[in-house]
Amino acid sequence: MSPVIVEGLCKCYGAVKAVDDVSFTVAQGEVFALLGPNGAGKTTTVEILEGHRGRDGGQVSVLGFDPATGGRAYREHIGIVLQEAGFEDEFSVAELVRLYAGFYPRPRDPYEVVEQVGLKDKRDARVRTLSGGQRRRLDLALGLVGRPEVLFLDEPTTGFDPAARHHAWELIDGLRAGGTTILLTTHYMDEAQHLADRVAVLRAGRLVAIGSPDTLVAGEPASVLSFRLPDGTAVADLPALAGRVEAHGPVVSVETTRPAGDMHALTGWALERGIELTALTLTRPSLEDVYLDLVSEAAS
Ligand SMILES: Nc1ncnc2c1ncn2[C@@H]1O[C@H](COP(=O)(O)OP(=O)(O)OP(=O)(O)O)[C@@H](O)[C@H]1O
Repeated sequence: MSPVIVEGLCKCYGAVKAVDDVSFTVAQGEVFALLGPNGAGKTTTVEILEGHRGRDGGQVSVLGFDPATGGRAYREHIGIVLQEAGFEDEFSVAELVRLYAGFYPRPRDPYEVVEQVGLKDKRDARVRTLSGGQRRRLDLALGLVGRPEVLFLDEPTTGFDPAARHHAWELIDGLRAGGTTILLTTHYMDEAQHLADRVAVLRAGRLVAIGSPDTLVAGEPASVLSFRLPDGTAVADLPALAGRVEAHGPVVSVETTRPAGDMHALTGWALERGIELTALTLTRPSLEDVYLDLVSEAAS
């Protein structure tokens, strides 16, 4: 049985349908990312799964528990990393991680966890003296220390510097390899592309797409050919191309569903004239392109 099953989930705040008939499952050891613009319903969905919020309709099962009624027995099996956890500021990092470890029946070694999140040098520092990114790492340590079977990560790397973000990705990859099921929310499409086995895109409470990042990108037909217009030539001099040609100053981009043919026509044209096409690139759409299309399509 899938560790996370969500069926027809609904939650309203007055007239606002924050979550509107959302269904998905997350498989054992899968990293599943919930994406969507501000206010799309991601946090509400995750908080219902964590047992922190009630629902108005639908079925939810996490590790066989209904989070609404699972209580302490349920919470011992999950780990939660919230966007803004409030801590006791006067504790040291090591004290707080040890304290949290005490809440769980089979905790991980607090010292190892502190080291794993890159806070070894700060283990004796008071929480109030940590930087924003260091606090987020502490959040992560507190989510991990109970050896969770399902880990919820709400925007886990917001505020991280690039090196810390890559370090966190490695950590999450390692947890997945160890069989932890992970449900995360993020606004970083590169993070979703890197980490997630599957993503679900929410907009205004509704699920508008679900699948692996590669599958979602594969559904996007056009590639983009881009190059710098050679000196002394104009867009009108270019050969006939199947794609849509647009010039942004000297940079030309061609959105095309026939990249091989258009590339051939362009390079043949340049070779015949003995000119170079500098900055020539061919790119597939990224998850970010697909995401932006999805949320704007759904808006219209
Ligand atoms: N406690 C609340 N009372 C009333 N409305 C709420 C409450 N919590 C959330 N909402 C509304 O529900 C909708 C979904 O909010 P939610 O926080 O789940 O979005 P989100 O996708 O997590 O957004 P963000 O990316 O900004 O974190 C929004 O319209 C929000 O204003």
